[in-house]
Amino acid sequence: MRRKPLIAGNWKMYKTKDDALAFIYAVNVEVPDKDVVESVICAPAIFLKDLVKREGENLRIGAQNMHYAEEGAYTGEISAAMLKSYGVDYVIVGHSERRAYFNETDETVNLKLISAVNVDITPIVCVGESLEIREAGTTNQVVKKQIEKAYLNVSAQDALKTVVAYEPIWAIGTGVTATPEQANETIIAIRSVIKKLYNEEVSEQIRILYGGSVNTKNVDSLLSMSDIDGALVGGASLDPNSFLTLVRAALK
Ligand SMILES: O=C[C@H](O)COP(=O)(O)O
Repeated sequence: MRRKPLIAGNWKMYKTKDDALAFIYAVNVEVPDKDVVESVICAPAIFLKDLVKREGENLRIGAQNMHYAEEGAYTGEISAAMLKSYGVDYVIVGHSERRAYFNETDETVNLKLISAVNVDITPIVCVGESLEIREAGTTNQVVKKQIEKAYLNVSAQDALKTVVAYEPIWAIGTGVTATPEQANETIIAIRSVIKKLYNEEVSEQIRILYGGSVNTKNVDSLLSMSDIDGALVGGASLDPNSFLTLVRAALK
């Protein structure tokens, strides 16, 4: 069964308001039918309201982070319910930059996943290994642990409402992409962990993206692999034409 592809741009901490709006106006009418390919832009929180207001029929807006609590005294934080109340449909959780610089842990990833699904926001759950781990040959064990911890106390029904992104840390922003075979192999390993945690239906239906130096030149070969259902893209999602090339690649 072919899963619906998803291309998500992660703008990280780039663009100003005018750049963000110009991007949306440029891509809105050009993105493919959302029933065929899901096209998502995960923008800095301050842009979300303006972008959701202007998103076209086929483009969806996501956040790059959220707090796991329903509400509370957490100065500077944003809850899943707040995102939902502004029409945000996706949220990235557990990105390696948040794990490295903002104390994101497997435990908070798990709580955020649960909190997002509870308000009907699709979490894009990031996992991936460092270069050291890849070289030590323990990638599958490390990623297995990340998945098991992220999905702790999550029902099969709720797991199906999530998307996984496999992002090897050594490939993020470095221009060094995992080969399609490497990416596919680890994604197949992730699917088998999910099958053990749940069942074959979940492991066959859940979408797993690849992320790490995806660009207009390597996207076709990555998306041609059996188990890669789309991409989480940083740098190459910043330019409207580049983003459109990536989402169109998912149509092939
Ligand atoms: O979330 C996106 C990833 O961090 C990949 O970023 P990149 O495409 O710039 O390597």
